[in-house]
Amino acid sequence: MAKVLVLYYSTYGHIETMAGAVAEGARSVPGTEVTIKRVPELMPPDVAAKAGVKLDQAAPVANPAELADYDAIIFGTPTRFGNMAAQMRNFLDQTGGLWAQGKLIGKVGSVFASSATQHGGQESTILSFHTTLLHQGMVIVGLPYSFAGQMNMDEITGGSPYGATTLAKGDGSRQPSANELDGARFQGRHVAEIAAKLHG
Ligand SMILES: Cc1cc2nc3c(=O)[nH]c(=O)nc-3n(C[C@H](O)[C@H](O)[C@H](O)COP(=O)(O)O)c2cc1C
Repeated sequence: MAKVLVLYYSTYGHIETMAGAVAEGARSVPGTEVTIKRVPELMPPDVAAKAGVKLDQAAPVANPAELADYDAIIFGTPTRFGNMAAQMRNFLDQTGGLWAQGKLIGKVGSVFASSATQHGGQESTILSFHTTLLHQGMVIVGLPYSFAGQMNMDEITGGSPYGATTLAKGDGSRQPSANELDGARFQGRHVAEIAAKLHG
């Protein structure tokens, strides 16, 4: 049985919603055990509350050591100036011990992201995230073009061969679209299928 962790950070809930769809896709592969967790918020609670951070997120908080317990980890992060959020970076920077012991080598790693705008850096966020996964020896999986929705030119939509994405709009008012959630489900299923082949 392959064990898949969906590990995310989300300030306003867009990536939280995408994480749910990724997990749904992974669960659709028979014999897959799927866990959703998030990384700790770093903003002090009073600052977070003033900033409108979505504090009521059901996913439990992960600890870095537990990454060793999974066969595949699908990471989700909002874009921050074209890179991953500091909360996710901080969490990953606590995985030096795992790196030293080679604990993540050969595990499947995959990334999904969210940005305010279409060209605001969601692809660079995913690709720069991959660097860390490669240092950990992970086998990177993206969102293949067999997910036809990423060829959709009839509407504004996220989704790239590097991973599923959503667009939140500058004020955060846009929610993940049906096509973007389909991409997230596809990525979850795809990762779970590969994890089953490698580790099942
Ligand atoms: C400090 C900061 C930097 C950001 N940088 C970018 C950026 O470079 N490009 C972009 O399109 N959106 C940027 N955003 C918007 C976030 O990516 C957006 O709020 C996020 O994708 C929403 O996802 P969430 O609800 O899961 O947090 C930034 C937001 C903050 C707070």
